[in-house]
Amino acid sequence: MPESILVTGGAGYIGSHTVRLLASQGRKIVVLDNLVYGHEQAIVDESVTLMKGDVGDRALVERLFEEYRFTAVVHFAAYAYVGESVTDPLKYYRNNTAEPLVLLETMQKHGCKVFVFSSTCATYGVPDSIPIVETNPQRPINPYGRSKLMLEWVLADCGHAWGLRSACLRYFNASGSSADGLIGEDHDPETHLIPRVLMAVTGEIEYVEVFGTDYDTPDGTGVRDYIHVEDLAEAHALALDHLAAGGESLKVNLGTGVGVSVKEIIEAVEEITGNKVPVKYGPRRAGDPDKLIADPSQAKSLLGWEARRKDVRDMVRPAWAWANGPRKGRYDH
Ligand SMILES: NC(=O)c1ccc[n+]([C@@H]2O[C@H](COP(=O)([O-])OP(=O)(O)OC[C@H]3O[C@@H](n4cnc5c(N)ncnc54)[C@H](O)[C@@H]3O)[C@@H](O)[C@H]2O)c1
Ligand SMILES: O=c1ccn([C@@H]2O[C@H](COP(=O)(O)OP(=O)(O)O[C@H]3O[C@H](CO)[C@@H](O)[C@H](O)[C@H]3O)[C@@H](O)[C@H]2O)c(=O)[nH]1
Repeated sequence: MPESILVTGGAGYIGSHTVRLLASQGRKIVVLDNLVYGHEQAIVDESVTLMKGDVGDRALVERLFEEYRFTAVVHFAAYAYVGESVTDPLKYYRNNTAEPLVLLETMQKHGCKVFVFSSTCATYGVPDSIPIVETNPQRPINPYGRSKLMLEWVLADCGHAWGLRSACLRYFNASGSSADGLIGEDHDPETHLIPRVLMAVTGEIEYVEVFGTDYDTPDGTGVRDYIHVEDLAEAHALALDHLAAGGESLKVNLGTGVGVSVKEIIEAVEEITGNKVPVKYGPRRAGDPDKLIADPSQAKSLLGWEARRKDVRDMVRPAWAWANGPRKGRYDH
């Protein structure tokens, strides 16, 4: 019998790329997504069942467990706008921390003990040292990061209490899109750097604002570790296999180990698109650390996972193809 996996938030950006990979491996996938930010069209495999609904809807989650007898849950569903989490923290604690408790209670009731969780490098806050290893102190500096860290703690406690085995995958900056251009990144509003730089090229926005030029980095702009969304997807498949085989809970960084500045992203976009990017230099964005770079070696030793693409141009190229593809970077067009 194929594995039966519940993927929450599977109609979103990272979730939809992961769903495609998992379905292509012959796993039965049921997506639970309320479509607040997700897109029905991002589910392209006919074998995948999409259920529109909320992770906190106990009756619906119970019904799904009754019907599909899930062997594992992959949990992407969350809100992820750092700025909004500062002005409306309860929205984040409710959706990212409280609602998943309903899911975990249902898993406990049904004896489902495998959970793969979308955590984030935002749980580290401003790191003491670079590259960031998993034992770096976790001191998030905004409610979004805290809402995610709390769920990491919940998972550890459920592990001790009833044998839940979890993989906390701490993503760095997800980027890129599927190689065939069929699915991609479509957030509304879009706040992420690479799509915004591309929007400045296509004229969808007048210019891209560079948030801060006085950081303690080689060129003064913020440095991040951009990881291809299809590389992230592979890590989920490996984490599921590890846990299904009886492997222990783990917490791993998912990044390339390469730091790229905002200016370098703009240069890569200019090289790939052949267009000058209209840029405006502005002040720092509140709550942005100067640099976040992963040490991804633990993911390699525990899961055998390593980023296939490490050159940021390999992330910008598919994002540009998606922005120019039949959907022009938007599912609803
Ligand atoms: N994008 C990144 O760079 C990044 C980095 C680190 C961590 N993450 C985490 O990865 C996950 C996926 O991120 P993404 O960029 O794909 O975001 P996304 O917004 O594209 O996807 C999240 C999906 O979850 C759904 N959702 C939200 N709350 C829900 C709920 N209560 N019930 C059902 N569905 C719900 C949304 O409709 C959306 O489809 C999130 O948990 C995010 O915090 C993202
Ligand atoms: O218009 C923009 C947008 C971003 N930036 C800068 O670009 C870098 C990357 O920013 P962004 O793409 O917004 O990603 P992050 O703020 O690093 O956050 C993302 O990556 C985190 C992990 O690093 C996740 O937890 C978050 O959910 C996700 O939004 C940062 O230095 C920003 O200051 C700009 O200069 N101008």
